[in-house]
Amino acid sequence: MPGGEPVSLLDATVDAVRGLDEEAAAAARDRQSRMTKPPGSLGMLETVSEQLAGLSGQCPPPMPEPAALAVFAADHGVHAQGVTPWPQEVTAQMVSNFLAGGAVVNAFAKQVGAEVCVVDVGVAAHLGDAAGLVPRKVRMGTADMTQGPAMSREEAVAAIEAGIETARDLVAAGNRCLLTGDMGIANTTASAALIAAFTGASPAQVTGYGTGIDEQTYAHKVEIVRRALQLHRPDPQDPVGVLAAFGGLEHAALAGFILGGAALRVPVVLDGVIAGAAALVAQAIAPESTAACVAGHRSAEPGHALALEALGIHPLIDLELRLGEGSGAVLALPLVAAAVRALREVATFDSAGVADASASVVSPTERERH
Ligand SMILES: Cc1cc2ncn([C@H]3O[C@H](COP(=O)(O)O)[C@@H](O)[C@H]3O)c2cc1C
Ligand SMILES: O=C(O)c1cccnc1
Repeated sequence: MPGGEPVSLLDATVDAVRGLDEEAAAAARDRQSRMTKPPGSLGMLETVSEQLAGLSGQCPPPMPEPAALAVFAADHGVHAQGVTPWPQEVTAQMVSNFLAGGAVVNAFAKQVGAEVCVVDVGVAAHLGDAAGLVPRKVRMGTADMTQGPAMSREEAVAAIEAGIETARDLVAAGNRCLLTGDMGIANTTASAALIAAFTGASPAQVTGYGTGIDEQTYAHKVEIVRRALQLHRPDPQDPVGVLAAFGGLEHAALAGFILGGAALRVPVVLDGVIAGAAALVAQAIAPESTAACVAGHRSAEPGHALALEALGIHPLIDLELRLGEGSGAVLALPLVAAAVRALREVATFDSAGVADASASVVSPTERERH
């Protein structure tokens, strides 16, 4: 636009986000009803297949393969408040572990054939040019949300755009399914604050035990979330402001990753409470972005169930996981793939000559006609 304001990557991405193509979703629903199985018998897998048809605008939709997991890593100033027993250095050490292939999520990703991409959006350590790391550091960790904003609005937008670009690059490389992952010691505290800000739930409802804390630390963690909410008085209509207040940089990048996947009409399989909090940010920025989201699992963190409820999506599995890294998203990938494969490959009553409940017998002559 000559002389006009340049359109930011975030604005252009938000503009491209649309809801599901109802015609393709309806075609998937119709095909599910004609497949050689009792109607509805594939439960949530039918819903997922209809969603992915609507997302791609095709029935059947493409297989969600290959799939890539992005692990966004960042540190949190609120760590100084003693909300987790783990030293902050573990974030950087785990980044090295992901790059070396030694973390839980590496083993799970290998099991399902997903690529692992590690993105530094705000680790509070100089990681240098570690082989394989995507260097997108916005700042050296956030500031403590109980003392002031975790970051500036500009930093929040920069981290969102790093996430959008990660989605764009992974899709340009041929990936047809994106999986969310996170690493950031103390990030269940930031997640709790974000979920409270968007759902209106109380600090006690959204705060969980994270990596594992005693009752005294838990009570203190709830109090820290309460103090941060009181200090910032977040406005859920201002998602960038909410992100700037509480962080973290990985939540911002994950929100961008979801928006980027939604704009490209590629499914985004969400992991646990960190992804759930980020999806609420994405939903507040672009409500239709939720159409691209599949909840991989429900984590043991209480805020996660509240986030999923507010997003209006149902988790595929519940294994009582409370790890993060993308572990639950990766484990759910074969279910998403199976949902699409069934729609693509299962015969219909007509094509297989199987009698359905309404037409008791399909005659051979009728069968020949199909
Ligand atoms: C060794 C280790 C590996 C992890 N992998 C994921 N997390 C998970 O735990 C952290 C959040 O929990 P909290 O808020 O209680 O600190 C995040 O880094 C998350 O990804 C890990 C945590 C640890 C310690
Ligand atoms: O829900 C999660 O993803 C989670 C829970 C505990 C610690 N880290 C992540």
